[in-house]
Amino acid sequence: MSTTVETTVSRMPLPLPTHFSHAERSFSLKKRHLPVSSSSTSNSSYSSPDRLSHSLPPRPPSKGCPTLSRVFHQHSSPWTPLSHSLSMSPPPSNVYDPSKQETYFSQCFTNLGLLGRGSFGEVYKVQSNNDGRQYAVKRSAQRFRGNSERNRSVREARNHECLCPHPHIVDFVAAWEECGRLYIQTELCSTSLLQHSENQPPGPDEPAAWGYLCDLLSALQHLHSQGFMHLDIKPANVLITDSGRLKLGDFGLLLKFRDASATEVKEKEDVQEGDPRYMAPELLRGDYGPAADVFSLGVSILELACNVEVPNGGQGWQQLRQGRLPSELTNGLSTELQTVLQMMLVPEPSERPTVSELLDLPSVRKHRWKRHIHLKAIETMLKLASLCQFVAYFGYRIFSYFHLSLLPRWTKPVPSTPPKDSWDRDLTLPLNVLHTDSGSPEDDDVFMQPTGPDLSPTFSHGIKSRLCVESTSTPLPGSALTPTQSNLGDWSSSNLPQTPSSIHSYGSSLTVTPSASPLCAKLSFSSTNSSQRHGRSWVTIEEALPRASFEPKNLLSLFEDTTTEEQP
Ligand SMILES: Nc1ncnc2c1ncn2[C@@H]1O[C@H](COP(=O)(O)OP(=O)(O)OP(=O)(O)O)[C@@H](O)[C@H]1O
Repeated sequence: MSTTVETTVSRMPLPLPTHFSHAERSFSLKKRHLPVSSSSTSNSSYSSPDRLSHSLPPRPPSKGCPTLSRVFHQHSSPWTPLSHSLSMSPPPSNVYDPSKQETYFSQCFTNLGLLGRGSFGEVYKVQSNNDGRQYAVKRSAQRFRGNSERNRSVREARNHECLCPHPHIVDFVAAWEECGRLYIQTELCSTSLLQHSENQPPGPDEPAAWGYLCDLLSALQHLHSQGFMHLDIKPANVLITDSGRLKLGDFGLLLKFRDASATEVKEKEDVQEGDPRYMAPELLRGDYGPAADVFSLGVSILELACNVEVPNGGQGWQQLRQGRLPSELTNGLSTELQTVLQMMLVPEPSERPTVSELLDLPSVRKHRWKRHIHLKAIETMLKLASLCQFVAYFGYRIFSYFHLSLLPRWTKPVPSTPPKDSWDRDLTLPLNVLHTDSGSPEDDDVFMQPTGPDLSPTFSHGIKSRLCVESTSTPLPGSALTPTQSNLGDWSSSNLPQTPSSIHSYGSSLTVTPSASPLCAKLSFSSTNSSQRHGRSWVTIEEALPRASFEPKNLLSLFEDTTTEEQP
């Protein structure tokens, strides 16, 4: 009798998530990112209503009245470490001095630019002033408006920290709270899997999907073996490294199995639901378990393999939760992959294979082995490439040192173009300071959004090869330098990669002489850090003007300058 009732109930259509009543009703082609244009990568894509967690409306313009957190200061302490890593080994006092007015972020990092935005906050590429390495720092978008909001944010950091490191999990570094905002420092990746897949050509891509499946099954095996379930598996929460290795991130909904009974979960007021497009059907009944991750991974792989967007409601959503794969899409996939997907999308969680069972399937084992070899080969090549760069750079420095110091004094040295790698080095540094700190305790200026074209990690490549860099101390006559001005709009518009004659940005990043030639445009950069070191609020260009009007008669003096600079 009871079996009959259960069967009837399980066949009833699942309730639809009501808050998505206007959502798409079926599978649709993936929305592609338009080529990155002037304003940041994010803005255009975030305004699309179809992109749920990935796409948020832009933040409303500031109204006249101050936010609650400005009226009620909730945290007297300006900087509170939230991770054990930071409490146990805080940065040395020469890096972070709490008595200074600048924020912890300003003192410890150089902001290299915005990587992306999510519903929780903004993610920045930074360089640590402590160890010189690059990281990603996620900052909550809003100051906390209460304890529950704060607890929710802090949980993500704590959850992440308690996971043991794994090659397919984003490495946690540190977390802290400052001025009512949460900061999470993690390893730097290249982009998210969602963004990566949106940039792929249309059409199914089964080989890539097998690779994704293998990486994410490894990540889930690690999580589940430690007693955790992720509960928000989706391409937007997966990051991809330069070598193409996938790393699972965003542990805001991470839950221990033992905390997962329906009553306990409901009792936790602040437990959020994951993205309904990828949500397992049993979660709507409050049945939380690791099988939910298997289902969400199945939906994600289906989406990635067929290169479509999965529905967030309607018939398509219901059918997927009844174990019916859209044959018009999956027909193009191999039987092997179809079988695995079918198993992962079984509606009943108890009938779904566990991650370990999936990893034991012959088809998965075969692809996992291939994937392992592929990743190792790429990672080895990348390491070799960076080793070669390193050796070439030092080789050049040593060669130029001996070459110049051994030359007889009377020999006129042959003028040489500055080494390309020195351009790279020098220009990467200034681009690192696109957002410099204001020293304000509120820290907002550090994160000011330039209206620049592409602040992605690869942005600097666009201009590196054209400019030579120098920082000097004499203001440029006629260039109307304003130490406080930090608008990057001029240079960040489309003409930056061309002749940088109109680049002017002071107090924060870079200055280029007017009408400087591409060959010897003098670009100088400053940040608060560098300006403090130099004892001034901006750095400008010496000798730029003579070089701007480049004439044969002063060519010799230019070479002499170069030689003098090169002499040890
Ligand atoms: N470690 C990282 N390395 C490189 N890029 C990152 C990193 N972390 C995040 N990003 C970029 O920032 C974007 C937003 O990050 P993330 O998704 O973590 O924010 P979020 O607020 O938690 O988003 P949501 O809650 O909507 O999932 C990502 O899509 C990705 O492009």
